Amino acid sequence: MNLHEYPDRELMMMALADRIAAQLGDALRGKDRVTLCVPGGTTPGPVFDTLSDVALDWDRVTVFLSDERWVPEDHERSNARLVRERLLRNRAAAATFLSLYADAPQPEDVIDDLARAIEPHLPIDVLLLGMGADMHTASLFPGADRLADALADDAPILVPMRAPGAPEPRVTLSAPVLAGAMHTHIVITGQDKREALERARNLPPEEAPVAVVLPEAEIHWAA
Ligand SMILES: O=C(O)[C@H](O)[C@@H](O)[C@H](O)[C@H](O)COP(=O)(O)O
Repeated sequence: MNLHEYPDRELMMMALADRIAAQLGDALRGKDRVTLCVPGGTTPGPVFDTLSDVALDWDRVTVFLSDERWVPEDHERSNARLVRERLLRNRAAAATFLSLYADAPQPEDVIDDLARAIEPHLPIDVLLLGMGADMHTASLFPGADRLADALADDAPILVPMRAPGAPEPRVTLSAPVLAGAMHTHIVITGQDKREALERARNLPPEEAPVAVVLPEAEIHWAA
């Protein structure tokens, strides 16, 4: 396991933002457009703050989320809202954001259109993920209704997901899309997630979905 341990969270968030920026910069030297995929949730805000001020050709960067909660973008639980408020500002305001939410009652109503918008931007150049203490990543939750579909080798790009631990329907990138990223980082804090990560190493993805990205990922941890 490729684990980076940091003395504190602040240092970790800054070092991780630098690493992501360097990988985006390298990718931008090799092609016209690059893709950055980021998580929502409570952990990545400080990474976004630093990243938003980095000097990069942001107008050649496409940003989308690993997963979205099915709530309007002005909702306090919207991951798009987090990304707009914390990442797509300062220099990074020039990036193109592809939302995984559209104004429809259910994700199933629009999921094909959302996937069609993402497809030209795959594979992901730099992928940042979070992880829950239940070993979910993106919205690949243990016990979720369509987890098996999202883990399949021939899974579609996006899968609607409902899970006991998630208060609203979700849309998530599928396992093959996440596993196909060129560079993958997982950012976690706290002892409970560190222990969950250790457990996930020896469990199948059906029980520990984060296992689908562990072999390739750099893991960043601070207490
Ligand atoms: O919408 C979401 O919740 C995320 O994208 C999700 O996969 C997140 O990364 C983990 O749940 C960790 O969340 P925290 O960082 O809040 O613990």
